[in-house]
Amino acid sequence: MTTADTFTKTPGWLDYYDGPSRPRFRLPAGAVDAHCHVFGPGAEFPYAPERKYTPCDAPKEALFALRDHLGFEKNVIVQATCHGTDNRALVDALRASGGRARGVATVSRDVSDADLRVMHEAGVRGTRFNFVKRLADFTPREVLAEIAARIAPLGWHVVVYFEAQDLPELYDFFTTLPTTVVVDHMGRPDVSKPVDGPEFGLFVKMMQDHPNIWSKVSCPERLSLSGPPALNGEQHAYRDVVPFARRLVETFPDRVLWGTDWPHPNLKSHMPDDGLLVDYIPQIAPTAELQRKLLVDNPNRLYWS
Ligand SMILES: O=C(O)c1cc(C(=O)O)oc(=O)c1
Repeated sequence: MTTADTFTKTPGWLDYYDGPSRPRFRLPAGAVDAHCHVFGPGAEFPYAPERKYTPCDAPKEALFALRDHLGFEKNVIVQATCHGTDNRALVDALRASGGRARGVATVSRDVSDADLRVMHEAGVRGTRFNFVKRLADFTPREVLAEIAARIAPLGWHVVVYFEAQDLPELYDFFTTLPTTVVVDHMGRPDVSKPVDGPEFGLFVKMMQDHPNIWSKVSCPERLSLSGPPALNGEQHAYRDVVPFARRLVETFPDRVLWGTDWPHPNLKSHMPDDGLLVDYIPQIAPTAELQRKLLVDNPNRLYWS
């Protein structure tokens, strides 16, 4: 191709929040934003033909500026579905980070050992399996199992993204994976249901019975039904999500991670102020010790040791 690709954003696309506030909550030294993405830029790293949405560009420079503004030391950059299995934008960001970012890639079954090694050198430490139907096409379980077996010897883990109503059907697959398994966004609970009810209960039981399963307690802005949104200085945003995240942080303090989810793909109602999202953290991790585990110890153990 001789000219750079140009892309038109999905209609109604919300760009990331411009000019986020500086958090009131002081992050502990060494804090990691353990779930964020880079998008393109499309002219340099084209979006995948099989993508389900076309985002705004959200390049590494903007991510690193946000990291510094919010007070994080490091990032874990997760391959976004709009880049499919083309991990070039991710690897480019990891290389540019000076060791301050690790990554989670998405690979197909025909990835070569040489490709895996190159990604590992750049800082990739996991692969992501996506079961959210609006984001990714179906991949047979045996293909995913084969990929998991390929990446396990590298010491990588598997990140899974799914919705709570699909957990019963996915339970046996997740609980027989040979690696650490990290669940994105608490398995997307329906927060109108009780935190002690059977749906979230199944998720808690899965973590209880399987010490290799971790959860990100991220994305209240996606899960909240009643808000209030992290906008206009709101210090107690997304109150309906707090009991779910707090339950996981207090029950499994050594197996939880937190991330901004910047640049927040596919949000429809509003785009949160990332500074106020950081101010959400003490609602779900109320003590200094829980905060240190969530933000410093756990991500460093999983991604930098
Ligand atoms: O809920 C989503 O739309 C979403 C999408 C992606 C992605 O496209 O990779 O990642 C996320 O963490 C969340």
